Amino acid sequence: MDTTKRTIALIAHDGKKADMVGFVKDHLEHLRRANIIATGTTGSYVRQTGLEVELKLSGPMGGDAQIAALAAEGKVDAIIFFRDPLGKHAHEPDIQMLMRIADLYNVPLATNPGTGTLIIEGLI
Ligand SMILES: O=C(CO)COP(=O)(O)O
Repeated sequence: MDTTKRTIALIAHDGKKADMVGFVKDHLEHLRRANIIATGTTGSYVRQTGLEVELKLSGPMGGDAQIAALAAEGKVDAIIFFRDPLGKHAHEPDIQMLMRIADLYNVPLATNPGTGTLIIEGLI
């Protein structure tokens, strides 16, 4: 982890992982200049773009909670979280908690590519 760089967290539900990979490809040059962390499965997909990614646990196993904890400690500059509006998740409380922590600590949070682009271009 390079402390001179911004840290961006990437998370995508299963129905949105392809969108996340496409989004990362579209912003690869910007994202290469940041530290990237991700929930486990999202991160392993994103790695296929060649981007270096620090993997946290898979979302249902506590990955969202790990990213929320880092956000609460001031260690995450932005969260890009493509949620599946049609999906149902056993770990919904963790998802809500992550979004609450983002609001509590004023951490920019994008839930779609349009806002994600604005955050990346504004931050990196
Ligand atoms: O479930 C998730 C976010 O709530 C994402 O987790 P994975 O990236 O491990 O699939």
